[in-house]
Amino acid sequence: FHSNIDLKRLLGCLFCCNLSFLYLVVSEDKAAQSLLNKLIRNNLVNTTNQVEVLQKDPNSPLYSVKSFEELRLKPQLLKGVYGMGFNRPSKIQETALPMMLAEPPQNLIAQSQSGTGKTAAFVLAMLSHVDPNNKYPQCLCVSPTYELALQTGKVIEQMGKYYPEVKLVYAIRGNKLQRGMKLQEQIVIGTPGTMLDWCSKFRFIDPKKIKVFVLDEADVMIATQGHQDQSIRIQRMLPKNCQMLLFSATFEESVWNFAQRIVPDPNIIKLKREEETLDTIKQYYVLCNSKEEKFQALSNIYGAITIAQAMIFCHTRKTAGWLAGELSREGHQVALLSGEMQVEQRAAVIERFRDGKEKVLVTTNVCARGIDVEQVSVVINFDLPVDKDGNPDNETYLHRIGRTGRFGKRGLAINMVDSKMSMNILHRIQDHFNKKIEKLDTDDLDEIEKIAS
Ligand SMILES: Nc1ncnc2c1ncn2[C@@H]1O[C@H](COP(=O)(O)OP(=O)(O)OP(=O)(O)O)[C@@H](O)[C@H]1O
Repeated sequence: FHSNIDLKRLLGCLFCCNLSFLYLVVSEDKAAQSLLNKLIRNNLVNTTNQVEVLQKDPNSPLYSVKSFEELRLKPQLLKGVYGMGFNRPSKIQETALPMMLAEPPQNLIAQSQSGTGKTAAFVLAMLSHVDPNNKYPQCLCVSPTYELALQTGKVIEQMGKYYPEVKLVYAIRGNKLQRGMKLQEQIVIGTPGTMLDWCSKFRFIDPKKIKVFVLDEADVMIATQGHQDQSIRIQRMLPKNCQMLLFSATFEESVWNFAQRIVPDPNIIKLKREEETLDTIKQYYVLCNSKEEKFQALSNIYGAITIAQAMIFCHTRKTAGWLAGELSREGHQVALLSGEMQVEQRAAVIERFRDGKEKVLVTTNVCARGIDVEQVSVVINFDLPVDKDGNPDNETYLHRIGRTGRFGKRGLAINMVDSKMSMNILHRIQDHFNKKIEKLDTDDLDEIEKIAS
C-alpha cells in the first residue's frame, strides 16, 4: 500500500513539462510531510498563543474546559483518554471539544499547526456521538491518503480501547467488499474517492444516517486533484443536521474557500503558529572554494568545539550522501535522511536522532522541510537554501535555524559559502532579516572556540 513517493517524484522529473505529473509530486510531498510529522511526534507542541474564536452565534456563551471531566464523557472514553496519557485538554481542545460535543451539535472549522491536538479532538467527538447499538455507519472521516487515514484509525482504536462495541472500517482502495453488503461498523475512515464510491456507487453506506462528517487535513486534501470535488459530493449526500467538522494545519484562501463549501454555518477556531525568530541565534559564514574545503572547515569546527547535536543541510542527495560518508570515516555517528527513503524509514532516522543515538543528521532540503528537531543546537547550511529559481529561500532559512520565541534555546548557525553566487545569496538573507551574519575563519582555532562561548 505504501505509495512509492520517489518513483512518482522520478516520473515527475522525467515528465517535468507535464504539469499534472508535477502536481502529483507536489501533493504527495505535502501528504508525506504530514505523515512524517505524525510519525515522529509523540506529544503536543508547545504554544503560548491564544486561540481565536469566531462563533456562528456571537451571543451564545463560549465554553472552554480545563479538564476532560468537565466534558461529561462516557466513562469508557474518559478511561481511553487518560490511558493515552492525556492529563488535560490542549489549547485547541479546550474550546473545540465543548463546541463539538454540544447539543445540538455545532459545525466547526479549525486551523492549527500539526501536533496541537486536532486529531485527538475529532476522534473524541466521533466516539462520543456514535450509538454502538446501531449497527450501521454514523461517522465518516475523510483523509487525503491511505497512510494518513491509517494514523487516524490508530488514534480511534487507542482512544476507543475501552469501548469495544464501537467498530471501525477503512474505506480505502484495495479494501474490496462484496456487492450488495451493508456496513455494520459505526465509524468509516478513508480517502475521498473510495468513500464516495461506498456511499453512492456501491451503497455500502447510507449517507442519510451519518451524524458526523470529518474532513481532516484540508490543506493537503486540496493539493490532490479530484479530492476536493469528491469531498463536496460526499458532503452533499449527508443530511442537513449532520455535524460537519473540518481541520487544517494552514489556512490560505483556497483552503478557506473549500472549507466554506464543506461546512455550513461554522464556528471557527484558529490557533496562530508560534513565531520563529533569529534573535537567540548566533549566525556565521565560512568562505570556501569547494565541497572538500567545506568539509575541511566542518572538521576544524568539530575539532575545536563540542557539538552535542548538529543538523547539516545539503542541496542535493549526492552531496548529502558524500558528506555523510566523509563524516562517518572521521568517526562521527551520522544519520542520513535522503529522498529515496520511504516515509517510515525517514521517521525512524529522525527518531533515532531525536533520541540522541546519532549526533549528526545530514539531510537535503526537501526531506527536512517542516520538521522540528528542537534540541539541535548547531545548524550547518553546507549549501544555502535557495528556491527553484536560485533565489534565497528566506522562509526555509528561518525555519531551519530559527527558534520559537519563549521556548527557544540559544543556537548556532554556520553557513558555508563557496562562490560569488552563494555570497550574494548570503547577503540577501542577511538583508532580509536585518541580522548580521559574522565571518568565521575556520583555520583559526581560537576564533572557533570563541563562537561556542
Ligand atoms: N490533551 C492532550 N494531552 C497530551 N497529549 C495530547 C493531547 N492531545 C493530543 N496529544 C498528543 O499530541 C500529539 C499531537 O496530537 P494530534 O495528533 O491530535 O495533533 P494534530 O493537531 O492532529 O497534529 P497532526 O495533524 O500532526 O496529527 C499526539 O501524539 C497526541 O497523542
